[in-house]
Amino acid sequence: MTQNPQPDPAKLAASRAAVALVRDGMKLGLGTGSTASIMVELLAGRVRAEGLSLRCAATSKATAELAAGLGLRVETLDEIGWLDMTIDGADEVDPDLHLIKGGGGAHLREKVVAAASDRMVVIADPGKIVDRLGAFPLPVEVLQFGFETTRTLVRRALEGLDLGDREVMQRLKGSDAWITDEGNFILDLHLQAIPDPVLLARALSAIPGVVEHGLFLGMCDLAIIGKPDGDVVTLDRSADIDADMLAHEAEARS
Ligand SMILES: O=C(CO)[C@H](O)[C@H](O)COP(=O)(O)O
Repeated sequence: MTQNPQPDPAKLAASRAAVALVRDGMKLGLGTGSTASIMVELLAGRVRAEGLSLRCAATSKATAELAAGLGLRVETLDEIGWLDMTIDGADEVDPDLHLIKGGGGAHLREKVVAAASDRMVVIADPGKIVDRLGAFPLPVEVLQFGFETTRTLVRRALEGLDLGDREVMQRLKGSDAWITDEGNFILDLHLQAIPDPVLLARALSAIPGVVEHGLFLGMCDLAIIGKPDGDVVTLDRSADIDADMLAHEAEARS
């Protein structure tokens, strides 16, 4: 089962470098999206060629299906427990390795899996690198119950952060509501720029109908950016960790 007959060379380069980090016996989180799919295919190739013994938890039904179809051992996160490493894509990566994720609508499971991992490795093409998060619409997974109420509360939260004139769109699939793997809806926040991601993350997390937002702050340890010529650039958070920001994010998530 091959989904990427002619993969994007930058995504392929990043995926190849990330798969090279995998060691026999590892427990791995598998991300979602086009880059993560390339990575899963390369990983399955390594397992076949080298007979690696891996246990994998997928971040979406689509990835679970792809990985299992390629012969990887896919189990639930609870069956595996703690993971050594998660490899996932991203929609935006800033210089502090803060991310926007959820373009594929899987950020809820992606965040749970990343949080259960010793290390989160992001694989991306150069188009994902930004100076400041927010040009990509921020996905927010919300309960179907009270959806319009939650949308109003999200708008009010944005007003409180002087972002009140921004669009808060329900994500659609054709003319139907987009339904996540967990059965929820998605709001896409067209913010243009996010002046303070920590404040926004905290405000969104405090809204009862919000299940999870796509800001991944202080979670990514290593970003591997593939280049079209097949080379990669790596950005390593451990070299320059912003302790204040991490404390804020931990507080926001508690
Ligand atoms: O967060 C995600 C899915 O929820 C993806 O990792 C993100 O959208 C990047 O996808 P792609 O590799 O296709 O550009």
